[in-house]
Amino acid sequence: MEKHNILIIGGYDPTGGAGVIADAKTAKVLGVNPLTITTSIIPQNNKAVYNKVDIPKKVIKEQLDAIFEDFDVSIVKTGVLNEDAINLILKYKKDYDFKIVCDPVLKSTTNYEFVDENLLEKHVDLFNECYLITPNEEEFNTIINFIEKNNLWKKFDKNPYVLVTGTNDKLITLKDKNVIETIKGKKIDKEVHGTGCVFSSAIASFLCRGEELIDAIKKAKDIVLASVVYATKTKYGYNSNPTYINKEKVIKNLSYALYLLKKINFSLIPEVGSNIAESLLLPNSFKDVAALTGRIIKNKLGGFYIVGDIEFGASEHIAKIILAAKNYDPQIRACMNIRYDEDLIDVLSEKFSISSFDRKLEPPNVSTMEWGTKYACEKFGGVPDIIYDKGGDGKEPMIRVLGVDAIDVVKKVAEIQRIYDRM
Ligand SMILES: Nc1ncnc2c1ncn2[C@@H]1O[C@H](COP(=O)(O)OP(=O)(O)O)[C@@H](O)[C@H]1O
Ligand SMILES: Cc1ncc(COP(=O)(O)O)c(N)n1
Repeated sequence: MEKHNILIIGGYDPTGGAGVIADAKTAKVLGVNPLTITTSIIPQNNKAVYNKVDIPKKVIKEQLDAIFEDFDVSIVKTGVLNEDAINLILKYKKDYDFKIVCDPVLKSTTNYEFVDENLLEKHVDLFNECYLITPNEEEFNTIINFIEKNNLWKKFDKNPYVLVTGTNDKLITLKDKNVIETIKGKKIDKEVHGTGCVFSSAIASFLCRGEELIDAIKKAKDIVLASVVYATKTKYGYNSNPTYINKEKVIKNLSYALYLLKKINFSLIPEVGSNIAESLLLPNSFKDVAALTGRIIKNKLGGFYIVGDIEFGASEHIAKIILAAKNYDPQIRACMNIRYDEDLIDVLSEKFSISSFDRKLEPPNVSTMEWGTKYACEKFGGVPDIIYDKGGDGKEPMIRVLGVDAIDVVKKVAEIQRIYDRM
């Protein structure tokens, strides 16, 4: 398949949390080839933006000439711009057929103003040539007020799409502003640097891959949510970390986890059999969780069979554990149940974080797994590596191993098996 090229034109953030580096990381994660042109060097971190040094017009032009001489470009995504960059983009727009996705970065999260009134008026010329503009709520209001106050609607002979971003994002068209679609989001309690860049470059990347606009926005929403969940902590904040967890990735992880399981002499199989499950990010129901349709069961030779296929919706039991755990740590997306052994639990506490619940304390009319997982996580103050219970009437005691994905879980199970074998 011919590689899709996206041309990213924006500012350089040395931390890579925003700007052309964040955009390129996003495009790369989405399988699109990121071509990048830097318009300004912006020394900054999660504490502040310290400067903005514009690249000379001649050098911006040389970067554009070099790119268009050698590459076909279907989408241009813009971030922090200056007047020279806008003039050059408008000039190239006349000669080349590319769509523009413009993220109008008026100021940074740390309140550094990137755009004054002169440059904002120049942005209005660019907006008319855009396919999609992605201001956050505050930027949108600033732009509309500026156009109204300076009577600039006469500059628009086109009616670009605008995605007004926030926890929920609203897709409208600039001139008639009727809401075409509202895309709902899940707010994570974190202030992450560069989410606007990641979101707009993810939309641009999905468009570059041929997705329709609304599908591109919905898929990009999952990317930016993941970039927040997996954001890297720094002294003064969090850097966005574009991450793509889709059904294909979950199935691949589970397949490789089962491949690894076969490499160990896994014998800690409960009477009811084991299952292993991994979910999409922030699963809403067991349908967002993949597992074996059958079980991992003991065979007569001390080994085990893996019965069934990997399917989404295949497990309710293990799924309920993951669905409960996500509320304590959204990065925990996988779990596997193995056989309980009292002596083993004592030894495991040297290497693993452990919590438990007692079925005798279970309130009436609750899902045991949901209640038990919540109880154990509350007691632990997060999600431990292991949650066990000693069983109850007709219920086998059980150890449940949790991790960030199925591969992480099987690596923990392998270590538990090694410890058990040495007992
Ligand atoms: N803490 C967060 N939790 C979930 N989504 C977030 C979070 N921060 C930003 N986003 C999403 O990232 C996108 C861009 O964020 P927004 O704050 O609107 O833009 P900007 O970062 O440019 O101010 C929006 O779709 C928003 O929902
Ligand atoms: C080079 C560059 N581009 C974009 C932003 C906006 O990112 P944020 O809104 O997180 O400050 C930035 N700070 N730096």
